[in-house]
Amino acid sequence: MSALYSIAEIRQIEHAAKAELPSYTLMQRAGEACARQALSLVAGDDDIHVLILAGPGNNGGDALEAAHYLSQFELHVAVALHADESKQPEDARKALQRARESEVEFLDVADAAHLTRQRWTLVIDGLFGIGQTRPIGGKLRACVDYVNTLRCPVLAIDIASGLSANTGAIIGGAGCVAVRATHTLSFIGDKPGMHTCDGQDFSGNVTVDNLDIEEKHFSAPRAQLNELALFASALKPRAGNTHKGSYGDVIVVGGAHGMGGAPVLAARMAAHAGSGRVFIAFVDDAPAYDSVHPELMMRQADRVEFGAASVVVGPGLGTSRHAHDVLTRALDAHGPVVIDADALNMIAAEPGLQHKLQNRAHHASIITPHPLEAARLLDATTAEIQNDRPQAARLLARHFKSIAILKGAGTVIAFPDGDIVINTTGNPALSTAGTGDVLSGLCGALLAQGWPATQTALAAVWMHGKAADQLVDLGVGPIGLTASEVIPAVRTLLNQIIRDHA
Ligand SMILES: NC(=O)C1=CN([C@@H]2O[C@H](COP(=O)(O)OP(=O)(O)OC[C@H]3O[C@@H](n4cnc5c(N)ncnc54)[C@H](O)[C@@H]3O)[C@@H](O)[C@H]2O)[C@@H](O)CC1
Ligand SMILES: [K+]
Repeated sequence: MSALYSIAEIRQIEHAAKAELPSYTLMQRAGEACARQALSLVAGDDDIHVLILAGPGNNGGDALEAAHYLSQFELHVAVALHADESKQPEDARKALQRARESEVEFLDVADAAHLTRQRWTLVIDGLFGIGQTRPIGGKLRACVDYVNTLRCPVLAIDIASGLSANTGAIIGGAGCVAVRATHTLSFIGDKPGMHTCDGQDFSGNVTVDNLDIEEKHFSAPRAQLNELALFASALKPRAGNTHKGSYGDVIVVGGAHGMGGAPVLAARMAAHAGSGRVFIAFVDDAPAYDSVHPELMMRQADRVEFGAASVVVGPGLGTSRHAHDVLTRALDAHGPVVIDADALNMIAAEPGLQHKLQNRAHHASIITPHPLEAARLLDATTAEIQNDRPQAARLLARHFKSIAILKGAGTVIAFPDGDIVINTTGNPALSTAGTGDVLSGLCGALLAQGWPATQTALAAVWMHGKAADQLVDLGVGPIGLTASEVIPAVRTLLNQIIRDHA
């Protein structure tokens, strides 16, 4: 399991471990691990110049300790120290002393040209770690801006400075800066902020070193990375003696005037992901059939009984009176419901619909908002949602008693008990119209086939992203991938993982 720990949890683990170890042990381990990774990043280069940025706290201490280790090798180590020595924590002060006694050049940070004189082979970012509390400003900002122009590898210690380890947002928000690392060596445990929002862009390749802290100090995590193992129990080969009734019905509700494509995408995905029968309930006039996929059944929404079918409500639904009435019926239905797009907007606008959703507690409900829809549901701004995506997803799940899939870079799947899973598949090729409809249709299909809601949400998000990754590998995207192309790729992937893992 790939556990993710919040800053508070990391502090607790660190505190417990430190109580049983001689002081300074963890920083020595951290510095040595960092130096080892640095050496592997410059292996093969000659005339190596390593720039180490060391900040005022223990993150800077790790950097200084790394400087000491690296100075024992055939390379030039330069340290830019941004710390008031009288205020350094004890371990960091010790590390500074060791670095001063080593073959390390200390740059004069008062001289504006101290960084630019040299062509750097590698930069190590030890400005701030999990203790950063305010945006990077002043001279340090210029330093970060400079590092971000370099082409060489940039190794962040613990977390890229400027990035929040809890949220993946840049500390201070729009207009503020963070180090754009190519590699991050994170200590004790992995952290949510490296995998959602700006986390992937600024962390680069993430590795975790647990600093040999004993297992007993690690608490049960409330967050983890999504992976196949989390939903493998739901992957089942088909039995021979089955028929279409064995694989459930999906009813996609939507398709107001001018938005008929959205439910068609969801429905096509539902059919390609194995649902026995797929219907589209149009709130406005239904077309006779889908000429590409005539197996889909088109109906007028007011004539459709939901029964125990899996209902996907929202794609292209609009917010008309009629749409509202159909949504009300869908929320009263006894089967699993996936709620997307305009259905979420109507729920956000009306407490009565919110109560209906909250009262569905013993039927599965999955909501799939993007950040703007999440903002409407939580009466917040999109910036506030993006500033703490894990927390926003948790609030959605708890408040609406549903599984919440907060879409975007590093999709967060949250459960009503407060646990979250952050997805690792997917790429910007998915930033195009219709991919959300495909995701909701995929959820609907898995639910219709009897998958539990938890595994459904995890698998749907993982496969949707993975299929897009595979398409990009083939050159189909990231530019110009269409939602329709994701559909057959998901089908291939689902069949493959059932074959390989069921
Ligand atoms: N304490 C320990 O035992 C260990 C600590 N570790 C390292 O220590 C880090 C955490 O250390 P700290 O808690 O000292 O925190 P940091 O080193 O992340 O930074 C805290 C310091 O930065 C200052 N600061 C915060 N934001 C600032 C800003 N925008 N501009 C200027 N100054 C700012 C704070 O006043 C404080 O002095 C971890 O990320 C990790 O790298 C590791 O060595 C593992 C063991
Ligand atoms: K750092």
